[in-house]
Formats: sequence, C-alpha cells, structure tokens
Amino acid sequence: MSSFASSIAKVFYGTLIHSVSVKEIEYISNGLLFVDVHGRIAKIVRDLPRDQFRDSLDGVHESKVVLLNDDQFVIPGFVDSHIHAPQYAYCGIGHDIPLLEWLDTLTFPHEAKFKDAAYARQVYSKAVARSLRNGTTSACWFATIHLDATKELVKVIEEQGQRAYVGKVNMNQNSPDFLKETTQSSVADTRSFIEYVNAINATLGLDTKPLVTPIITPRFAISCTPDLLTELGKLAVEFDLPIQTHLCENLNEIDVTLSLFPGSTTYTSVYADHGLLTHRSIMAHCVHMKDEEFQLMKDKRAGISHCASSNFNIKSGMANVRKMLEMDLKVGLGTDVAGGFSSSILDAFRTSRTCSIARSPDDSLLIPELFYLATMGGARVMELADTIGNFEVGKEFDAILVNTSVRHSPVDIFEHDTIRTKFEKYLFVGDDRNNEKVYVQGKEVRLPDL
Ligand SMILES: O=c1[nH]c(=O)c2nc[nH]c2[nH]1
Repeated sequence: MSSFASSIAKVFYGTLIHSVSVKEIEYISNGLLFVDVHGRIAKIVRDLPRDQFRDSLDGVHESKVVLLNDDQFVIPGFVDSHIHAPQYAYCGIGHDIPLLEWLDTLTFPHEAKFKDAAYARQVYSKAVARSLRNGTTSACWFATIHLDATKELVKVIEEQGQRAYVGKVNMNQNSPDFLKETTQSSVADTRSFIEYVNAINATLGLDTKPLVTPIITPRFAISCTPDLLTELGKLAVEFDLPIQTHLCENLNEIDVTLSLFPGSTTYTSVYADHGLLTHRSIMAHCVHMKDEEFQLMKDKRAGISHCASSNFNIKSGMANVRKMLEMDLKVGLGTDVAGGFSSSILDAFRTSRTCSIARSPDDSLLIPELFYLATMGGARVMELADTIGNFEVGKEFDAILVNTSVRHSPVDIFEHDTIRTKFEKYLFVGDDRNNEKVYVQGKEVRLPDL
C-alpha cells in the first residue's frame, strides 16, 4: 500500500456543499474527499462519474469509502459562537422578559444550582449531546462561576467529542450574593481552570490537536469590577487565550454599563480599556452599536456572535448584520440558549434571516451569506478559519452527513427535487433527524438518543 493510501482513514464519495466565500456556496457533485488519520482533509477530487470514482482512490481500500446516495450530502459542521450550557435546563421558558430582569429572576437563581457538580454533569451531558445532535461541531460555551462544575463541562465535552471553547464565568459585582465571587477568588479559580484544561491537553500526543480550549469569560461589564476586568485581560495575554462576553445587547444594559464605567467613552471601549478587546475576542449580540464601536471592533479584529433568536425573545432588538458584513467584521451565529429557545444553528440561520428581512427587506441576508455565517463565519470568529469552516485541503474534517429522506424527518423529497433544492429544504425545513452522522476532527461522533 502506498504511503498516501495508508495515511487515509476515510473517503467520502458524493455531493459536498460548502462556502467558498461569503457570497458563494460551492456544490461539488460526484466529489471524492479523503480524510487522513489525523482528521485532516488530505485531498478533494471533483466531478468524478459514479462508475469511475474507484479509479481515483489512489490505492485506498474501498471499505474506507462512505458512498452517499442522491438524497445525501456532506456539509461543514455548524459553529455556535455563543451558548450558555447551564441555561439549557430551562431552554424554552421565561421569554418575554427583558434582559436585566430575566437575569435576576430566572438566570441567576438557576445558575446558582451549579455549585453542585453532579447536577452540572446531568444538565451538561444533555446540553452538549443536543448541540452535537443539531450538527454543532464547534461551540463557544459559557459555564457558570463554579470551578468544579466548569471542569465537569470540559469532561462531558471531551467524552462526547465536540470542538469547544469553554469559559468559567466571572462575576464579582451587581450579582446576587448566592452567585458572586471576590476579585481574588474569581482570578484564582479562572487560573486553576485554565491550568486544568491545559494539563489535559498536555497529555495528548503531539499529533493530536486539542479540541477544548479555555476561554476568558467575564459575564458582562456590569457584573465585573474594573480590577477584575484588568486581571482577566492579563490572564488572556499570559495564556494566549480567546475571550468571550456580551456587548450592546439591550439599551438599559448599555445605560447601566456607561454609568458604572464613566471613564470609558462607549460600552465597547470598556472592554478595550481593560485589555479585553483583541483579535481573539467574541462579543455576543452587538445590537445597539455606534459607528465608532463597530470601527473599534474592526481595528481590534474582534468577532461578533449574532444571536437573533435571543434578541427577539428577550426583546433586545435587531442587529445590523448587513453593516457588519459590509465592514468585513468577523461575524458568526450564536444560539444563545436560553435567551434563544433552540440550540440548533439551523434555527439560528432561519431567525437571522427573519431578523434581516424585518430590518431591511430590500437588503436582507441571502442564503449563501447565512450559510457562510453558520459555518465559515463562526470559524473566523473563533479564529479557526485555517482549521475548520469549509472543505479545503489541510483543514480538519468537521462535518455533517445530511440525509434528506429519513423517515419521520420534516423534509419531504419529490421527483423534481435537485441536490440544490434538497439542500435548501434542509436549511429551511430540516432538523436534527436529517443529521445522519456528525464528524469532528475526522471522527464520527456517537450521537446519543435523547
Ligand atoms: O443573553 C444574555 N444571556 C446571559 O446570560 C447574559 N448575561 C449577561 N448578559 C447576558 N445576555
């Protein structure tokens, strides 16, 4: 066997669909995609007739080939750039209350329960399983302030095999006593958490790229004192880490923030002034941004997670994604469970479309743009565009094998359907039942029954 053939773990033959730019989806029909033993895409061959693809296997044994039928296609896995793991336990309830009241009455009392790591495992096991079932191969998770429970989230993600950024949340002011840290304990626990994840990653072989990365996670400026924000900015530099938080979600939140940080000119500059706005920052929402704030995001190369469902549910407003794209800001989609009621990026795709039409019907987001946001856009926001997001040789194979003709799925296929209409039906009508297989770093994820 040639060295190429022995380096290959899996080959897909059939239709491959991915974004090649924000404006363009490529439909590769009769494609052959080789995944190597490290989970990387080793080679892609286009337009090979069905009766000839075997001649192009380059010595790879046919038993390694996943042969797709006409109702199946492979797409890149979805990226959820903003989701709260503990809030999965009450996903779907409590909508209709604006942000700050929603945090006080529903979210904070619930998150306090995560001082119990066993309870955390119970909720996190389901939250991660549901996210994977929905085809999310990469996610940026908020946990809670609790160190042990956040470690539990890491364990669950490692067991289930998702690519993830995981953040222990920081809160040391304007938070109830039952969910409040001191500056010192918040920094110390964050450091312990980072060291915990880094120690796990250090045990992996040199050939294996870690799937889980710690992420600095001040809840939002309101819940952190300036000295805590400064210390978190220093930790991000010391360990070279990404950062996630909330920004300009709700008008009331912006007023409160500016009153707490009179030395900063805008909400966005609060984070910049404390070393928390970098090319690795992921800012959720960005609904009510001044032009200078967008410009600051651009100057710092920070990313945005657009969370349309949450923005409707808890009445925050409608973000201007068209403007973000025109400025070439990095933007992806977030489900924002449980402000959002669904951990499916397909739902985020649809709600983002509704949001853009409601904002500006003549200039709304088009399908290629939305699909890009769901995949490549999210990869850029996570600063992983060299690793995931579409099918390019050298990237890691994170993907969904979609089947549009599964019994009991919501998609119905007719004779007149083409691969393009099947894909579009999946985007607008499909759900997790159509996600026949999910792959992360080339490995098929065991999708649990839920
Ligand atoms: O949608 C949101 N969910 C949250 O949990 C949160 N905390 C601060 N700001 C927030 N926004």
